[in-house]
Amino acid sequence: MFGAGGQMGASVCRAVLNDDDCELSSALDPRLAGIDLGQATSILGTGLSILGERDALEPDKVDVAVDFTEAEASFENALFCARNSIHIVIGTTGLTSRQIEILKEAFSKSNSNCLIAPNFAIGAVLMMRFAELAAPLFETCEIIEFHHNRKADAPSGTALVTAGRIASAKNGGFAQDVTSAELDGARGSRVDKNISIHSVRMAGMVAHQEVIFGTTGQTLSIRHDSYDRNSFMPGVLLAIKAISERDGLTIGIESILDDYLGLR
Ligand SMILES: NC(=O)C1=CN([C@@H]2O[C@H](COP(=O)(O)OP(=O)(O)OC[C@H]3O[C@@H](n4cnc5c(N)ncnc54)[C@H](OP(=O)(O)O)[C@@H]3O)[C@@H](O)[C@H]2O)C=CC1
Ligand SMILES: O=C(O)C1=N[C@H](C(=O)O)C[C@H](O)C1
Repeated sequence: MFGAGGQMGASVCRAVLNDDDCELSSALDPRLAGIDLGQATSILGTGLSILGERDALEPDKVDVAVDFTEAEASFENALFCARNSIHIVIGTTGLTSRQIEILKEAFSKSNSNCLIAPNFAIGAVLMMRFAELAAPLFETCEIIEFHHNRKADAPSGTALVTAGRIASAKNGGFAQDVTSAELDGARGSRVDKNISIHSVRMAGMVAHQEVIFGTTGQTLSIRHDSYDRNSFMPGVLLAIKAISERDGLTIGIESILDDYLGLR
């Protein structure tokens, strides 16, 4: 587990330890190096000490790495995994398209595979799919995402991917709802095809997103709320178990859900 002491990393450690088909072999988090995993995550009795460096890992003892760190670390961790034939499931957001291209190339040549997903919650996956379905039928579109105030990136990875998918599903573009005067930033950030994204960061939030479509006399709001980081765990566990069968680089968990749940 890369980022074992983080909010997501600790939840993933717990989920893996509670899953009969998985074993937690190593936990990494540089700032917590040498500390007992239980001290950092309240998961008692694992007998694992947190490692500070990738090079302390024993590649032969790791089938799948999971990364919830930050973008630059996650990119380097993935390249390490490609070199050492370790499959990797990445939930970290903020990787650039160039970095993703490089990982695609690296994993096309590696014995191991990589999955990158901006959101492992089933409801968020469905929100993105429903938004794609609605896109061609409406004139305007705005995305509002709400997150806890410790989040490093804005907009969220989920909002960026949602906007990209909505834009691909929309011929031409959305109309621009013009105002005659506006305060800088008040209308959010405009991305592709006139879709606006607004990012709220607030204590009390976990991860929430609303996609709003408008047309004459009506709006459609598609909203997803993660109230708890456990919402991501079934998707993460599914990805851990499926990654060895997914050659090269996979983006999102949709194709895995297709196989397991027959979603499309
Ligand atoms: N795909 C999904 O479904 C989800 C994705 N996320 C994404 O996951 C990422 C992490 O989120 P969150 O857990 O809230 O963040 P946190 O800041 O709580 O956790 C990140 C952890 O990674 C550690 N870290 C930094 N660099 C390294 C490294 N090189 N090796 C190992 N550990 C490292 C950090 O240590 P330190 O504090 O010392 O820097 C920290 O403990 C974010 O990008 C977020 O957007 C979050 C939720 C769901
Ligand atoms: O940082 C978070 O918390 C989350 N990050 C991901 C994102 O950027 O989309 C997924 C989810 O929204 C939680």
